[in-house]
Amino acid sequence: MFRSSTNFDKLLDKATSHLQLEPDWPTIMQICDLIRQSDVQPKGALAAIKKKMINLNPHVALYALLVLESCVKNCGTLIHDEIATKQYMEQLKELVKTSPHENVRMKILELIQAWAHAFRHSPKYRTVQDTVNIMKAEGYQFPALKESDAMFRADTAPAWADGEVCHRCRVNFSMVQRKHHCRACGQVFCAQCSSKVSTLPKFGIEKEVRVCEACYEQVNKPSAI
Ligand SMILES: O=P(O)(O)O[C@@H]1[C@H](O)[C@H](OP(=O)(O)O)[C@@H](O)[C@H](O)[C@H]1O
Ligand SMILES: [Zn+2]
Ligand SMILES: [Zn+2]
Repeated sequence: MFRSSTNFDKLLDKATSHLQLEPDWPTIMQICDLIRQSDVQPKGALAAIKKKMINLNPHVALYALLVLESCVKNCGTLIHDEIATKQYMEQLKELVKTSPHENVRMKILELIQAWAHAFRHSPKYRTVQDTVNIMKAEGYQFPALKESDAMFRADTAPAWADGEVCHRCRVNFSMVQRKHHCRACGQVFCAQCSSKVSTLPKFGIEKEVRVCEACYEQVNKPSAI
């Protein structure tokens, strides 16, 4: 886990380097993959990205906002649960108030507005729309909404369920019978019921990860001719 977060930091430094003349999309997508594969925790990733967003160099700050935008578009609820909070919205609002760079301020307003639109049917992410409404009432001028900016990929790995028994064979977990999670369905299993591994291309997971018996069959069944 530690190695991956060092790798994450290296990729983030590269993607937000002030030497970049244009967005380094391959590196940005690698960053998203690390988050989607749970190689790096969303909270830690967002904290590192925020450090770059407050960088006084506008290029670094803007590239950091592109990384943030891509993470929200590609990492699903792992990231949505972290940014659609009062605390995170307050941080963004503070940055709009304090950033000396007009293009950084406008990019943040564009993102908050796009997320509010994308989350418009998700009551649990209501705080984003509330933030837009409050900021508009306080006189902030938001850019015109581009619907295309508010489209997210739906295919991200499911959040992990918890449980005291194996989802497949119902054995009780204990000090010796350890819990394991299938990355494809997110359910909790004993070692015997989740001993297989598989790539999960539909979730952008290219490395082999632990999956349960049922998901292994599902993912690896010969596709109908
Ligand atoms: O071995 P433990 O110390 O109990 O920790 C478990 C492992 O980290 C499992 O990882 P894995 O699914 O990759 O095995 C994870 O799925 C469980 O939720 C954890 O409880
Ligand atoms: Zn089992
Ligand atoms: Zn499964």
